[in-house]
Amino acid sequence: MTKRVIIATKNRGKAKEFQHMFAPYGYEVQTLLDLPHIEDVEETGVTFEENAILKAETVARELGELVIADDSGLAIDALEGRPGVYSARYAGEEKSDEANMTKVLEELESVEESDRTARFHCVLAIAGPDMETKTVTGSCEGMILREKRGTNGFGYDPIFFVPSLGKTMAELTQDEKSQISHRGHALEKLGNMISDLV
Ligand SMILES: O=c1nc[nH]c2c1ncn2[C@H]1C[C@H](O)[C@@H](COP(=O)(O)OP(=O)(O)OP(=O)(O)O)O1
Ligand SMILES: [Mg+2]
Repeated sequence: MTKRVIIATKNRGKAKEFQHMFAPYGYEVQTLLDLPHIEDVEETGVTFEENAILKAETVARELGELVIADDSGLAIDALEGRPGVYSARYAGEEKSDEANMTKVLEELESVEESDRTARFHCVLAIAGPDMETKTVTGSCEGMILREKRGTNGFGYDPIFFVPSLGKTMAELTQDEKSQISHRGHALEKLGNMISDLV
């Protein structure tokens, strides 16, 4: 029997990554894209952790089931950690990846190569009936390029260069990205917890 795990996300890029990462373990992933009657949770927190917990607990309460949520984003050193928690809405409420990348590239125009360091952060929260909500974190170091490269992935992937691989996140296969990404690292930590619960 296929086990089901619910991820409280409406982001197609994340949904695809979770489907890919859970498949080898025999889990079928469902997201809020498959459950359109669940309303979007307003992200009122000021940290990734607060927002991940908010999304996981709200949807877990509505469904009466175990739910995982992902809150993630990009922290750029030259921008004092921005866009950070506001990564999805950086260039406006319509949450456009293209507009967000354009805004970042413009803001970094006068910043030289050695100062273009950045990292992705991911907090996963797992919540459900009769359990205490738990969180795990993962991060991934990189540099912001001056132009986009690659067409895989989502979000800020085309401008996020991973020095150890000599490629942007958008030039990696799904397997390669999962091995080094903030999301992949966080999910590794959640691993044992999930097999006990789901
Ligand atoms: O691996 C990644 N590669 C590139 N960009 C990424 C990644 N991971 C997060 N990001 C960016 C996308 C978005 O601008 C923000 C997440 O915002 P975040 O609120 O967590 O997600 P979201 O609103 O798109 O979907 P939802 O809240 O329904 O899960 O960080
Ligand atoms: Mg969001």
